[in-house]
Amino acid sequence: MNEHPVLSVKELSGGYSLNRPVLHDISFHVQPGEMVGLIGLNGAGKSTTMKHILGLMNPHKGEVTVKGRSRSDDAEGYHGALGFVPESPILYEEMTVREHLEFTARSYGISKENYESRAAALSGMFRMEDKMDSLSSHLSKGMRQKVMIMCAFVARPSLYIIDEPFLGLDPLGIRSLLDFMVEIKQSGASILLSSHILSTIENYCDRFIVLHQGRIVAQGSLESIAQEADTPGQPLEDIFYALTQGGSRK
Ligand SMILES: Nc1ncnc2c1ncn2[C@@H]1O[C@H](COP(=O)(O)OP(=O)(O)OP(=O)(O)O)[C@@H](O)[C@H]1O
Repeated sequence: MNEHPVLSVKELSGGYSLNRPVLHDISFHVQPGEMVGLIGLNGAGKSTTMKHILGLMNPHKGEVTVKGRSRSDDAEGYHGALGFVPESPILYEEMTVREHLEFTARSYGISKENYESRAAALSGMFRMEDKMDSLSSHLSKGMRQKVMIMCAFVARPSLYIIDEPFLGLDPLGIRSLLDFMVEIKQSGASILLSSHILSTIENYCDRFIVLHQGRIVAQGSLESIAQEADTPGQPLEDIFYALTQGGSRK
């Protein structure tokens, strides 16, 4: 591919202590306009990979670049290109939904006009119009998750890092999120998404990275990882099972 990757992870090893690495020499990239699914069993290293990309952890070895820049080259440019939706919502309890969105838009330098049109579209899409002035401590679990998602989307970064976003969302929320991710992709932005709900992401991701015990055991399109797993034509769940359990279920 000749396009410059938005995200490039090169030979990354890392973890929570130097003598016990969690990630072993992982390399992958995400191109503009791509949605890439990061999949693996509990403890495979998905969140740890995301923490390294977000700069919350330092690699033991290897490098992460966003739009060709490392964090040490240009921390502001690096972080300004990233939006993050964590697995569990992290909100300021004493702030309203609107205040969260305004705060995020201000930190990303979004103009007032863009903020207002995006916030109106997002609150409609996620059916949160009547909660915009509620304190986050008064929201349900799924609504709190929606606030995190809306904050990432109001910023419109080049690369979205989205960790297991579907938990707690109702079926309409899941559909809105999937539709919005497609729109984001079509606008040229990129998404690295982790999820255990393989049947949901199967038809949305352009490529998959399969992590197992901190190592990449396969990466590529559904067809190519199916070839690698010797499960041609099978659903993602069966391909995943073969790759992580060492054989096809058939
Ligand atoms: N704060 C931490 N300190 C030490 N070890 C950790 C910490 N967080 C995670 N780990 C370990 O790192 C490994 C990878 O965990 P990680 O959270 O990246 O997995 P995951 O693929 O995101 O799993 P899940 O699907 O359960 O969210 C696990 O062995 C886990 O025990």
